[in-house]
Amino acid sequence: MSAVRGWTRIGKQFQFHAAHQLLSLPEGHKCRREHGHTYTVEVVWTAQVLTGPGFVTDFANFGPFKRFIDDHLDHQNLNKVLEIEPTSENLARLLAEWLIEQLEPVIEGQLVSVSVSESPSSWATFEVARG
Ligand SMILES: Nc1nc2c(c(=O)[nH]1)N=C([C@H](O)[C@H](O)COP(=O)(O)OP(=O)(O)OP(=O)(O)O)CN2
Ligand SMILES: [Zn+2]
Repeated sequence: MSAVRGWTRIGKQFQFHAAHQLLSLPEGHKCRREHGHTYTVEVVWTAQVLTGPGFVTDFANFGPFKRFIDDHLDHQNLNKVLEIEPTSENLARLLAEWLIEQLEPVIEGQLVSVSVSESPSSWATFEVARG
C-alpha cells in the first residue's frame, strides 16, 4: 500500500437523443421552439479505496443508469416526460438525484458530478456538495 493517500476519479459518458423547448424563454427566442439535441451525459465517480483489480467501481455497474436514460429520456419529448424545465442545468441535477438515490447505495464509490451537454460547445455541471 502506497503512503500517498487520495481519491481516484473515473468518468463515463452516455448519449441520448431528445426533443425539447424552453417555454420560460421569451417569445421569439429560438430555444422556445421545439427542437432536438444529441445529449451527452458525463458521470464522474470517486472512491478512496479501490476494489477488485483496482477499480473505483466497474464501468459495467453504470448499466442501470444507461437503462434509465434509454427507457425514460431517449427519443422522448423532454417537456412531456419530465416535470422540470428541460435545461441542461436542470437535467444535470435530476440525473444526479437519480444516481445518488438509486446507484450510490448499491455500488462502490460515490458521485462527484454530472455534466449534461447539448452540443460539443456547451455544457452544465451539477457538483455534489458533501459534508
Ligand atoms: N444556460 C443554458 N442556456 C441555454 C440552454 C441551457 O440548457 N442552459 N439551452 C438552450 C437551448 O436548449 C438551445 O438549444 C441551445 O442553445 P445554444 O447553444 O445557444 O444554441 P446552438 O446550439 O444553436 O449554438 P450556437 O452557438 O448558437 O450555434 C439555450 N441556452
Ligand atoms: Zn435546446
